Amino acid sequence: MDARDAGTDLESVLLTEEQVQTRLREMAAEIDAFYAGSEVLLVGVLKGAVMVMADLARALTVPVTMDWMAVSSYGSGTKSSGVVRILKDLDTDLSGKHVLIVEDIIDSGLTLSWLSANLGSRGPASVRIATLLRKPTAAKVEVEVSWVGFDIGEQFVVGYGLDYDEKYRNLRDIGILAPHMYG
Ligand SMILES: O=P(O)(O)OC[C@H]1O[C@H](OP(=O)(O)OP(=O)(O)O)[C@H](O)[C@@H]1O
Ligand SMILES: Nc1nc2[nH]cnc2c(=O)[nH]1
Repeated sequence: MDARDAGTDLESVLLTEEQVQTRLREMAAEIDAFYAGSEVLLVGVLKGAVMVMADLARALTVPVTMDWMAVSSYGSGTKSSGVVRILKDLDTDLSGKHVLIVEDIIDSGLTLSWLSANLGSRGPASVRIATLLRKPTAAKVEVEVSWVGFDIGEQFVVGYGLDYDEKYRNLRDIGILAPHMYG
């Protein structure tokens, strides 16, 4: 686990570091083939996607540039409306660029649905999405995801960028948080 003391906070390991890395290499090969001959702008969604971005970007061989966005829903009450606030916008002009949004997880799908429409309105050549994890709830929102690492269950997962109360992002594995940690 290499999570210092975090092993006791987890109910179980869902995906090991090795499983994640193997899958990311497979995804990178597919993404390389898809964008062959083009340059791609990777857009990471802070903060959860930091680890996926770092490993996926280094597994790719097509030329890439990287930029970051930070977004926030207006709160749980309005999250279902899909209203998203930009906390940090891109530094890059998207005109004519092939944009690949890189995410750690899609749950309701509302963040990505909003984000892909927002970036799509900025004149890019294309906007696609790659996510490491996808929950079943994502099926309820119409958002086209080109590359998915793993379809997982409803459980709340942490590690590899994913947090609970800002903790556990640095775990190498992805684990299911023990129920007593929710207190
Ligand atoms: O599909 P949705 O229901 O919209 O949820 C997915 C979003 O939630 C998580 O981010 P979070 O808001 O927890 O911020 P973080 O990345 O900073 O942890 C995740 O990284 C996605 O951006
Ligand atoms: N850390 C974390 N964030 C989420 N956002 C939506 N689902 C999840 C999850 O399972 N874990």
